[in-house]
Parts: sequence; C-alpha cells; structure tokens
Amino acid sequence: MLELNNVTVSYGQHRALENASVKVSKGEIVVILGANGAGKSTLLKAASGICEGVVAGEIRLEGTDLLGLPANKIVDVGLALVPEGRGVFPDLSVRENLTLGAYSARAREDERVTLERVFTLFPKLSERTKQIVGTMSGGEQQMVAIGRAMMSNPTILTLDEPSLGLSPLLSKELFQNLARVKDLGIGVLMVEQNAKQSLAIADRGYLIENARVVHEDSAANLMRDPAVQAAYLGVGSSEPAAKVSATTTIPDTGSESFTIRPRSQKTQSADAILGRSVADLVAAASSQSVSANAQKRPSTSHQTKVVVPSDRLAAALAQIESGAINARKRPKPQLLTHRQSIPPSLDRSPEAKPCPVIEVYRAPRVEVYRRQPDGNGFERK
Ligand SMILES: Nc1ncnc2c1ncn2[C@@H]1O[C@H](COP(=O)(O)OP(=O)(O)OP(=O)(O)O)[C@@H](O)[C@H]1O
Repeated sequence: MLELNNVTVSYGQHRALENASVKVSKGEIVVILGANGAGKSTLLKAASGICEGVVAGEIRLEGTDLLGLPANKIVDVGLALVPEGRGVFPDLSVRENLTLGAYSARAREDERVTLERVFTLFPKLSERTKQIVGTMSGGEQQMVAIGRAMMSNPTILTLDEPSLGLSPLLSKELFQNLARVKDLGIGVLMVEQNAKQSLAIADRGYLIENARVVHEDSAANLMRDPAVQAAYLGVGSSEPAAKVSATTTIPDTGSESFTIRPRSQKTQSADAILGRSVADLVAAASSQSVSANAQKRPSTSHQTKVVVPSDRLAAALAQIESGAINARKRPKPQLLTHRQSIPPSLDRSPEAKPCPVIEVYRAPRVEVYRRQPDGNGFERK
C-alpha cells in the first residue's frame, strides 16, 4: 500500500500542498481531482521523489519510508510515475523505450516476462516494436509511456493527467487499459481532468482544493455528489453559478466547510465592460458575490463559512489597479550607459540598491543514456 500522511510541500514561501493524506492499495484505482494549481501534480511528484520543493510528512510504500529517497531508489521500491506529457524518448523505438523502463534493479531480472506482460496489455506495441515513438499518435505514445512505467514492475503506478491531449475515443481506450492494469493487482493513482471517465473506472477519489485534500469518497459516491457533478462532471452547467454551488463537508475534522466552484461562471462580453473603470467593476463583482453567497445553502451549526470580506477584496484590487497605473506611468527603458549596466549586486556606489532574491526550483538532475555500439541496449553516461 502507498500511504501519504500529512504531506506538506513548499516552493519557497508558497505552500503547494498542506497536510495531504492519501492511500492507495494494490489492485485499486484512485483518482485525484482538483482545479488547476490545486497541488495535484505536486502530490505525485512528492511521492516519486522528483519534487523540486521541500517535502515534509510521511510517505510510505509497503512500509518503506520513501521520503528523502532518490527517485531511482523509489522506482526500486515499486513506485512508477507516468509524468504529464508522457516523457517518452521520441527518437527511440518502442522496444528501446520499453527496455529503458526496466533499468531498475527490481525489474532487470524479470525483464523478458514483464515485456510479455506489457505486450499482452498493449498488443499494438508488440506489432510496432521498431517504430520510432515520435512518429506514433498521441494515444500510442501514451501506451508506450504506461508500458515503460510497467516495465519497472511497479506495485503502484502513478499517472499525471494521462488523458491530456487524447481524443474522447482514445481516452476511453486509455481508461480501459488502466482498468486492466488494476486487474494485474497493481494499484493505480492518477491525477485527471477527465472526471467522468476516470471516476467510471476508479474505486475511490480525492478532491484537492487550494493545496488541501477537502474530500474523499468512493468513486460511485463522488459521481452522485451534486457538488462534484457541478464542478467536475459538467452537470447543471447551464444553470446560473449561484444555483449550482454546493457545500461539502470535510469528514469529521469538524470545523470548516468548503465550496466547490463550478467551472461555469456568468461572464460578460468585453463590449459590456468597455469603458467602465476598474473600481466600478470591482464594486459590481463584489455585490454579485454577496448576492450569490446569500443564495447558497445555509450552513449547519458546526460549519464555518470562509468568506473573503468584500472590502478586503476591493482594497486588494485597488492596490493592483494603482500598481498597474504606476507601471504605465513609468518612463520607457533607455539605452543603458556603461555605468547603469553594472548589476546592482556588483555596484558598490552609495546609491546602489540590493538585488531582489528570486527563488528558482529545479529538478535535481538529468540522466543521459548512450546507445551501446552493438545497438542492443543502453548504458548510463
Ligand atoms: N517548481 C515549482 N516552483 C515554484 N512553484 C511551483 C513549482 N511547481 C509547482 N508550483 C506551484 O505549486 C502550485 C501547485 O502546482 P501543481 O503543478 O501541483 O498544480 P496542479 O494541481 O497539478 O495543477 P494543473 O492541473 O494545472 O497541472 C501552483 O501554484 C504552482 O504554480
């Protein structure tokens, strides 16, 4: 079983994940749903040891502590990741891509058996072993990516938005294939935007909002939940936003309620707002949000609504507006003289200002493989 307990991830000052707890058993499909930037990919990256941020909490696979282990060791323990964008080697053949997946110690011995298993799962790949992957369709490349991850003989397979960029038909095929991966006894943890198809094959699901796991339930219950339907399944999206909002309670932690915002929002055309001042638009937006809040389901006694006061919102937006006005007023950049072009950090003159500190997070390293001269395999450079 893969267990994440109270996992928190920070990129500098930014908390991308806060006290997230997620479990996946062998032979189970678990889906993670959430809006863009909620922290879904961060959760998968933290589990796989490739997160650029600082990870705290507990991550265990079959009792082994994964936190702090390098990514290749995590693959050895039995966790494989199919990253967003697939990460296949487009210039290599199907067989070469798959062979690279069996690099981990746990996979090398059984490489032949695992390859057969992948070919049984994706018969198309066995017919195309020599095809260069970059020439394949998106759906076929996704099969290669999943096949390659399967070659590491994982206990748990994690996938970041596997249906991204696939047609509805190919997505359907992909999810059917994942259901077959589950039948092999492998646990599947996936982040997906396609809530409908992923919940249809999943056993359980988690909702992540603003870096927190806010709800967890069986896939069947999630599909029936009106809030999930409105936010992720597009049910009732023709209704006005205020009517389709719903409130779901975090089980038993007893303090907060959260609101899943449906994707459909009332929008105005550019013509309708042309010529109106920002202050005017802010006032209109805050009065709309007040009336929308008034129509929402009343809270029960043990729930607390988190509401941003409209005066704070207006103040923040006014600050943004004045910043934008100041930026517009700023003089256009001039050609720099030699003296001006000295970076502030090196400029020792009394009027020099300190350089701003910008934090940049990068993946720790890139591994490069070289094809062996006989063409039969690869070696790490
Ligand atoms: N390397 C990084 N450095 C700094 N901030 C990051 C980094 N990676 C992600 N973030 C920030 O962390 C937050 C969560 O990002 P994450 O990619 O986990 O979101 P997500 O839920 O997967 O979104 P999406 O569905 O758009 O992929 C975002 O605000 C993002 O900007």
